[in-house]
Amino acid sequence: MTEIANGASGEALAVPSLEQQLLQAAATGDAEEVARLIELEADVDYQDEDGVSPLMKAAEGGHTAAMAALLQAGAPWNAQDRHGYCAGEYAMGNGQQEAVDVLLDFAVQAELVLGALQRRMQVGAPSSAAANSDYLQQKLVYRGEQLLDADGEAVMMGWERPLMLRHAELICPGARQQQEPAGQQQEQQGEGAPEPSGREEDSSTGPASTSAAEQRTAGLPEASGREASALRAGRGGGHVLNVGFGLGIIDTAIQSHHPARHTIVEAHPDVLEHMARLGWPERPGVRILRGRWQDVLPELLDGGPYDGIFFDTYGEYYEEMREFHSHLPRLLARDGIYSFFNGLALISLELAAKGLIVDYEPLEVGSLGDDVWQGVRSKYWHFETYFLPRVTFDDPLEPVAEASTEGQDGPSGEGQEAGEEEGKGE
Ligand SMILES: C[S@@+](CC[C@H](N)C(=O)[O-])C[C@H]1O[C@@H](n2cnc3c(N)ncnc32)[C@H](O)[C@@H]1O
Repeated sequence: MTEIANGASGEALAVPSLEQQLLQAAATGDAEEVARLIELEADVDYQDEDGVSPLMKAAEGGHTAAMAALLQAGAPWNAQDRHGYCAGEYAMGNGQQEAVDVLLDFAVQAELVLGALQRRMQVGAPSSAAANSDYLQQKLVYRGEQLLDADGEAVMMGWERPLMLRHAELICPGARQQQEPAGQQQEQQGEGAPEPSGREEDSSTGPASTSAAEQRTAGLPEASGREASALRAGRGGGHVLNVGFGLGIIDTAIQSHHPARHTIVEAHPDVLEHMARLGWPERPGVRILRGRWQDVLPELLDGGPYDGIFFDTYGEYYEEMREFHSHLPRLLARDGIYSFFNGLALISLELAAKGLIVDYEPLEVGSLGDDVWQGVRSKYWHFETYFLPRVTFDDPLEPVAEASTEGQDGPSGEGQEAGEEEGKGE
């Protein structure tokens, strides 16, 4: 506020700053006033003492014209208030779906430019499909707890093990049953990476020998009937899907939770060879779909729905991930859980538009020392905390048919829109 003298009384009067006026105009949805204030050079980055921005206020009220004016003027779509909420959450919290869509479109376009730039700079490929095919033709090297591509970029690294163990716990019905009530889980969040649960085995030594319980679960056509319910009562069960084998850390962890069926999609010939050497194809209940997930999609859909799904590929970009998400409503069981390697922030908004909600669980990675990155060309992780996503249907009782139409837009629908790179080593 600026203070000016009141001529009559001599008292000081508070005059709102341009930014405070902008906040007010955005809150009431006065798009003309918003445009006028922007013209007068009001700062569109402004956030009040609580971190609330004009864009958040406009989004909360569903004032899409005011939002458009602010976004065009450069208002950051992903700024957060003091509680960590961004404009998308203001819109969602107030049931303003149109405002969510405006933000989502804007965010995707912004990320698209970024993604395209990075792709050209780092991969030199005209499209991300080409980037993936470039990767798939490279010779890979397994070196201890590292899987490297021909340029020495890390496809997967052992430091991610605690993250993968937790991802597996989250998506496997066998592990979910054993977990504590939600309240207690909340308390544990952020206390560091959880200890491996159940039997652990290393991908370098291959799958462990098959237990009686596992033999009983293996090859079940469906998780149904008396046997399946017995499995669900405490000995694993369910059908779990993992896309991208890499070091096999998550697949090994999934096996430790005794799923009735376990489908793995893997595209790289060297990784498939590695899996064969370790005996994965003979593993009871395990089905390996060889090829890019895009190419084996019909089999993937035929084998579904899945009780748990994990997605973690390499050499792909956000546009591929979005395409995968467009199939999620048909792939994921209504009470299933989906998770993915999380290198992105805007995914919550994208999934919300499909009726899926994302909770993030903080996992402390700590500071990764230089020794972790020795022999790896690019450091692809820079943070001490990993936010592990847990995706479920917002309304599990909603009929499947309605959601399944979402999965049909595929490459010609939203999957065509590009965005930020997917993460590892890219
Ligand atoms: C980062 S690694 C996965 C690591 C795994 N989560 C683990 O725990 O070890 C990515 C894997 O995805 C595979 N991949 C890349 N593109 C793929 C695609 N389009 N379809 C299926 N697999 C793909 C890569 O060959 C690689 O094995």
